[in-house]
Amino acid sequence: MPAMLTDVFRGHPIHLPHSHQPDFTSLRELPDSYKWTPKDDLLFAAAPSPPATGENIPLIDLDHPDAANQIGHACRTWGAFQIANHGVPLGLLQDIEFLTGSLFGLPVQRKLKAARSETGVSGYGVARIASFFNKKMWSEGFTITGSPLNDFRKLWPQLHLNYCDIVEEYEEQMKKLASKLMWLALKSLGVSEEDVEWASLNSDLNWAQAALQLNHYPVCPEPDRAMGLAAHTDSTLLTILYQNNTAGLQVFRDDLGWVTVPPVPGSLVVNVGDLFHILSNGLFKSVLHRARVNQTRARLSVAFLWGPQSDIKISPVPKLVSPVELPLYRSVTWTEYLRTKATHFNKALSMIRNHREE
Ligand SMILES: C=C1C[C@]23C[C@@]1(O)CC[C@H]2[C@@]12CCC[C@@](C)(C(=O)O1)[C@H]2[C@@H]3C(=O)O
Ligand SMILES: O=C(O)CCC(=O)C(=O)O
Ligand SMILES: [Fe+2]
Repeated sequence: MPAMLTDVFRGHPIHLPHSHQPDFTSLRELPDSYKWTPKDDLLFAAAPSPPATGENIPLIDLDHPDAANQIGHACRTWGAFQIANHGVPLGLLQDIEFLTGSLFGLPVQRKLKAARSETGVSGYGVARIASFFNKKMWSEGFTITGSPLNDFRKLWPQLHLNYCDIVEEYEEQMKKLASKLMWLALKSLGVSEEDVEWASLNSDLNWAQAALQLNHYPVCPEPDRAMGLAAHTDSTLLTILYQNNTAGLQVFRDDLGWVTVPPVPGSLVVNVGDLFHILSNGLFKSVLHRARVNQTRARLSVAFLWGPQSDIKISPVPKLVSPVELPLYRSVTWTEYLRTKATHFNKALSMIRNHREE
């Protein structure tokens, strides 16, 4: 039985000040601990130069006959794209948004009953990456790995079973979609299931596992100085993100700076994560992204963070490697990578990069 995602940080505690989680609604002014400057995040103010060109991540129709190539192109240039005609029922997207709003609308004391522990993955609290920054982020999160039953019972003593059903159905749909997207992207590189040993040996998605991250960015008195979720890449193969109708997600491109991803009703955002970057031998970019906040509207997002079972070693696909295209990374399991990321954050990829012998 492979180690589960739930256990990944056992023995790797991260101290996060959950108990100081503020009641955001009561703050009329932005406390100093939430005021970010370029010193707190080197890319904080990275503006496009020349200013905003109007370019944005592509919106891809999954029913389009050329969808695989469009996805491949987006993975190489942006590391992110939006999708329409993805097959996830609109009603389910509405249900997960309702659940997320209802969770974060609970009183702080109730939410803290399901607080994430220092060595745990699941539960309520600030995002794990908070430990790498001096300033606090204007957001709260809830992470689900495995069954949410125990946590949900504490949050909603009456309604927890209905909410568990929604999560189960959502994860089921997301799993199928994530796998479809990965194979479409790989197809654009001439890679099929037979070329990826662990996938061809384990049919029926038995090789996959995931976490669901619910995010809430409350209305903020001084949004220009605050940060919802600091710049990061995801440690996943792929992340599928649902955002409500409030903008806030931004992706970074070296040549464009921060680009806001506009919410398109009914569509989903897809991010290439670090493991897919490794698998593609660096051809696909793992996208640097962050979430900003605003003064008038609260924002909700739901990230489905998808990766392989913990015993599967991810390394560049042999078909993408040759005597001239050497493997850029050594092999790594998701668990090993998450632990490296928990210690080294944005240096994690370079820690597993192969260095060319001169
Ligand atoms: C599987 C995971 C990816 C994640 C760490 C985690 O164990 C569960 C939460 C995930 C999340 C969501 C918010 C952003 C992020 C960087 C974080 O702090 O927690 C990601 C982690 C990741 O992708 O590295
Ligand atoms: O809220 C968003 O748009 C981004 C969330 C995110 O990046 C994450 O949960 O990993
Ligand atoms: Fe993310």
